[in-house]
Order: sequence, then structure tokens, then C-alpha cells
Amino acid sequence: MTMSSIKIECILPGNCRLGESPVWEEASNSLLFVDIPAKKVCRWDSLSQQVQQVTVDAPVSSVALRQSGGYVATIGTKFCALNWEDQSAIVLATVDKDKKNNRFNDGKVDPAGRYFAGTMAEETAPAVLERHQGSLYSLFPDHHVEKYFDQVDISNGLDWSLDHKIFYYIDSLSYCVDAFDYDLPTGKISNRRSVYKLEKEEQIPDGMCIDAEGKLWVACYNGGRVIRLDPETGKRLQTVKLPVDKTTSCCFGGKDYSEMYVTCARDGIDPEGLLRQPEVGGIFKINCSRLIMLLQPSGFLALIIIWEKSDGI
Ligand SMILES: O=C(O)[C@H](O)[C@@H](O)[C@H](O)[C@H](O)CO
Ligand SMILES: [Zn+2]
Repeated sequence: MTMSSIKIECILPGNCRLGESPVWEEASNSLLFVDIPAKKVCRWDSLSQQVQQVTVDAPVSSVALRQSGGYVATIGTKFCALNWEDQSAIVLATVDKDKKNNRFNDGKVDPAGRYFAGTMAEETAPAVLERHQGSLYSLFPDHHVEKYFDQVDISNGLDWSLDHKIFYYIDSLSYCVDAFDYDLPTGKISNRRSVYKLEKEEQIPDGMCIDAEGKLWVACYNGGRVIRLDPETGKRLQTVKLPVDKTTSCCFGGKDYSEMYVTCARDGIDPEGLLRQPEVGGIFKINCSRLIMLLQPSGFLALIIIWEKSDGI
């Protein structure tokens, strides 16, 4: 993929205050995403170009697909099951009960159906917050929660290697992309190491996804770009710049997963910055005319048992 073959389009000139967690839903040809402070989960239908949204009662930081249909989402400090039709959220588990100022941030489902998500202290301004308050958790199909580690500043991008043996993770204020050995049967992680340190102009690492060649794509908050990294060599392979500064996350989607969708934020941008970025708060699509390397579903399906509805997994 060379720069010249890339087309970037604002597909939804929305007004996201803090767009995050893009996830492609194949069954509906739709892109799901959240606007965290607006407490909204949105679903953009790529065929009709219409957006539907569900408003919840606390900041919603990530959304994922459930194997049995419907969604799961991290709302405030709760893992929830989200029913789109009646707009209800069922609480599955609550974390950080002793930390009243915390909320979940980015989350994603692992290849075995566990829902991983980390927390952070609420920000007073972008990237300004009480440090070391966050932790990383996962929700198992039976609703029990495991805690992996604490002392996290801003729990962010996460994904798994194609062979499911490595878990990649970003704590934004470390300015690094980290890797852990991953044990899929148990969901255990070990042997933390850093695979890439962001350069100054790349700014703050935020959301992340993996492509079909096992390379990582990281959205750079304040950097106005997504970067493609080789986690084996620690080298940056590519930079794709976007017409907005606060790029927050990315996923693959569209036909054959040949497109990349990128979310961004407008909160924290001054009036001059808003004038300079007319498409701020929109959702972007990166199209590559030569189809290579992408073709990677943007997430796994959460295996969550909801006994109340007795609808199995
Ligand atoms: O969406 C997130 O991940 C955080 O909630 C955001 O607030 C920003 O991305 C962060 O400030 C940049 O590090
Ligand atoms: Zn994020």
C-alpha cells in the first residue's frame, strides 16, 4: 500500500466529542462506535448511510459483538449486555468499586470470547488525570471478572496476534505499545515487554487493531494519524495521516474487511483548531485501491451467558 493509492473519506460528518471503539458488524454491514462523554453507542449502516444510537446512563467507552446477537459494552465501571431493540443495558459485572472517579476505557473481545477492558481515572482535560488509578480486566462467559494488573494511567488499545499467542496492549501515557505472552485456554498473560516506543510527533498511542499480516495499526491521539507497526522488528512500516488531530481508534471493515475506519475526538480542541479541522468529530474511512494486508475482522464475538433471558451463549 503506497500513499498514493490511499483514499481518505469522512463518511459521517458527525459530531463525536470523543469517538472510540469502532467495530464492524458484518451481519448488518454496519460500523458500531461509541461517543464516550455523550454516553452514546452508535451504529452507522453503510448501505443506507443512516445512524442509529442508544443513549446509556454513564460514559460508554467500548462496544463489542455478542455471539448470540446483541452487544456488550463497558459503561461507567460496568460490563453490560446491550439490547439494541429495547435500548436496555443489563449489568454483568462491576469493577473498581472503591474508585469512584474511575471509568472503563477501551475494550475488545479475545479469540475465546472473553471481554477485555481497562479502566482509568476520569480526565479533567485530555490526558490530564490522577495517575496510576486504572487496571486491566476481563469478563468471562460466566460473568466472573479477572484482574490482570493495576497502576495503569490510560488503559487503551488492545488486540491479539493472529496465532493468539500474544496480547498487545497500550497504556497511553507510557507512549509505548506493549506485548504479553498469551495463553488462550486460560486467558492468562505474562512476560510484558515493549514492542514500539512512539516518536515525539506521533504523540499519544490510543486505539489499536491488527491486520491480516500480523502488523499493528495504532491511532495516534494528537498525532492526526494511524501508524502501522511491525511488532517483531519494532519498526514503523507506514504512516497514514488524517485531516483531524485527535485520532482515537481504528478497525477494519467493509467488504472483505478491505477498509479501515477511524474515530476521532473534538473535546479539548480550541476554536482555532476547530476551524482548521472542519471534519473534526467525524468518522473516517481509509480505502486502499490495491487490496492487500487488510482483510482482518475487527473483533471476536463475546461469549456471555445471560441467564435472565435464558438465551444461552
Ligand atoms: O478515548 C480514550 O482512550 C480516552 O478516553 C481519551 O480521553 C483519550 O484518548 C486520551 O486522553 C488520550 O490519551
Ligand atoms: Zn482510546
